[in-house]
Amino acid sequence: MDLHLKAIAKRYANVAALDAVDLDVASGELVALLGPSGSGKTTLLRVIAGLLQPDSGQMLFGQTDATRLSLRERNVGFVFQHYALFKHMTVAENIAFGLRSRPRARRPDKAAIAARVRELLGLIQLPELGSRYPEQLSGGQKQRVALARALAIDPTVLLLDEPFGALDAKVRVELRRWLRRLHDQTGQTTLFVTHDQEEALELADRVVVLKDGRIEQIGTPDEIYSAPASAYVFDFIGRANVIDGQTEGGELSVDGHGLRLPVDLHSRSRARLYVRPHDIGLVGEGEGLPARVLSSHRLAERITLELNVEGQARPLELDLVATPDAVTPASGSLVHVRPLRYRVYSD
Ligand SMILES: Nc1ncnc2c1ncn2[C@@H]1O[C@H](COP(=O)(O)OP(=O)(O)OP(=O)(O)O)[C@@H](O)[C@H]1O
Repeated sequence: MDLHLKAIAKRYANVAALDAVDLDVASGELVALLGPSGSGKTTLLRVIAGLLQPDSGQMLFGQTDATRLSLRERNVGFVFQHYALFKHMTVAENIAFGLRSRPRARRPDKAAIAARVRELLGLIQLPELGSRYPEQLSGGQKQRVALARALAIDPTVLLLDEPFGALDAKVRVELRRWLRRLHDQTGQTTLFVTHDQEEALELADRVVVLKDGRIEQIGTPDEIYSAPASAYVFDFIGRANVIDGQTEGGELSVDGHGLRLPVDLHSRSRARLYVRPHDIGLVGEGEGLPARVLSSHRLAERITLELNVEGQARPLELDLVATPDAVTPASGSLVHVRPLRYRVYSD
């Protein structure tokens, strides 16, 4: 089912939790809603679910105007961060719950429900655990059961609100990869809320970056990472360096350092470059900015240098690929650096 939101707005007293949000989700897409705390992710998910009424705007599920439909009429599947399994029911009963509680006319018979539960237990790779109770499961297993329960009703759209947020880091990474494979199998239209940019970039077909109830950017993970639409998105997605300088004649220079870089800003006398740590290169004297090595850290696959450039507010981070014979410049030594790829924003 495809989904279309038009100018959806929701206010709480003096806070615009959602401010004219437009969003189109194609059938079968997995979309991540990404943003810091308070950016409106949960509000948006709850509005789509029908748990919360927007103040204005319109929402279409396919061709159907769903704006005023109830939660039940929308037939959405929902999974929250904290396991909401029914403690007194077995895993199988939990998964069957949505089908069993349908009005009689639309309720499948017992054999069909049992078959569906078996199918879903297979899909979540817990075929033997149908008769267990939630307290006999690990956190990750509980969330997989919660997902099976949400899928049991063949939802129009699956809504996941930080479903792995309460799990430890390693289980989280395993489960998000598993969820991606599951999604490829089921083709279920899915919206996934997270404040973790790594999770969003790894998991989603498209990422929606929210800020103060507004969409800052919508794009594929590659677009969001490689072409952030604003300084906010650049900063939020991955590590960011900033280099301040003066502009003249379409070039940026940094006081007294002879660095000249083309920038597409003609009306400003000052500009700020945004640069990823792997997009800064070590160059010869006279080809870039002199920088003092403050520290270096060697991780498995990379070396990160922290550098001080005179006149810049923040130290720069530069990543080098840690090949076996790579030589790490010593702390205190002087190097020369040059941004290889960078972005400049006019806001
Ligand atoms: N019931 C409420 N009453 C008043 N203000 C609210 C209410 N629910 C949310 N808000 C406000 O609306 C804004 C958006 O909140 P929302 O929960 O959607 O953000 P979020 O991005 O999901 O944050 P988090 O990651 O912390 O869950 C915030 O400023 C929040 O304080």
